[in-house]
Amino acid sequence: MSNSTLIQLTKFATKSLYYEVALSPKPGLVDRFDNGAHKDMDFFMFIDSIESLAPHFYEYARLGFTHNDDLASLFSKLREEGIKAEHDMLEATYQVNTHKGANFSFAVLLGATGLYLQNHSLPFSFQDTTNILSLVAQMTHHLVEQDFSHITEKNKLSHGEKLYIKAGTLGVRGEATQGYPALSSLLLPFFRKRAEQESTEMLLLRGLILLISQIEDSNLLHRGGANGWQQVKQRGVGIHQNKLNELEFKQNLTTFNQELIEKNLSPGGAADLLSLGIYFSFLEKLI
Ligand SMILES: CC(C)(COP(=O)(O)OP(=O)(O)OC[C@H]1O[C@@H](n2cnc3c(N)ncnc32)[C@H](O)[C@@H]1O)[C@@H](O)C(=O)NCCC(=O)NCCS
Ligand SMILES: Nc1ncnc2c1ncn2[C@@H]1O[C@H](COP(=O)(O)OP(=O)(O)OP(=O)(O)O)[C@@H](O)[C@H]1O
Repeated sequence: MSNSTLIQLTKFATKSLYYEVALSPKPGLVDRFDNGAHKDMDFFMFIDSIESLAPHFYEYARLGFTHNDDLASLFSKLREEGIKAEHDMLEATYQVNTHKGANFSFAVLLGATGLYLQNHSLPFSFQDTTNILSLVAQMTHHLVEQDFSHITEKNKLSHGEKLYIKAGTLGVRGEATQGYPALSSLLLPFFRKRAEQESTEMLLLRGLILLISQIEDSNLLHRGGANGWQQVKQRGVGIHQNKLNELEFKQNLTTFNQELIEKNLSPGGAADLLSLGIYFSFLEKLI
């Protein structure tokens, strides 16, 4: 793989974050029209955040591509770079968490993609994507144990750590250790089936609602508890199953957005997973 392929991977990852935030209307999330249920961030802050992460995305891919040791040591290198990235992101956003989950996931996915491209080439087939996700599962199999075994001794806990103590919720770490089943079994099969029939905008909006209707979103859990999460999920199921045309679908999203603003709920986990799905859609040339 040449430097131009590393640049291409970086572009795919940054573009996927731009696509996600530009997509409108979205329920509870920041988009071009409004800030959803977020009072501390807006569309322009997401642009600043994405630009602060881009050089680190290149580094994640490079670390994978130049790695010649075991997967555990690749994960350590990616996390070290990930901490620097998170720091730069927080500096760019005046300490607002715009892309913490997405940064973590892109670290492991770009690292795994770089490693895989030592012996393979673009574009990807369905099987290449499956192989990358399996590498991520192997790379992170120790993550839950490593991150959660000593949390009761910590003074300041993150939302994810609090949810783990309260209910055993694994959040983004659970997705990673299982090789992102929300992508392999849910979003990507949907994209592969529907990509040719839908505009990019409709495909991605429908994909977001599909995710909301099924995943365990730790952002909804920490803001709304199990009840809030279940209510949003059921609303997602209703919209997903209604076979709505484009206009009806967008009208439903606008109403859903108003409801989530009133309840102060935001499906940030689903938004992150959508970005990751967009990244693989570029690699597989689906969009
Ligand atoms: C693992 C991370 C994301 C921290 O998680 P934390 O416990 O703070 O938060 P939490 O579990 O709530 O999730 C964080 C984000 O993941 C996303 N998310 C939530 N649910 C899901 C889900 N089901 N699937 C995917 N993403 C999700 C959301 O955007 C959320 O904001 C990461 O920041 C981290 O590793 N932090 C430790 C410091 C570090 O090593 N940083 C460098 C990262 S490589
Ligand atoms: N378009 C988007 N709009 C809003 N959030 C998004 C969007 N895309 C992804 N997210 C994710 O949602 C998360 C923000 O959610 P939230 O504001 O609940 O987190 P927090 O800052 O950790 O918690 P809180 O503000 O409730 O204390 C970010 O980590 C981000 O990755």
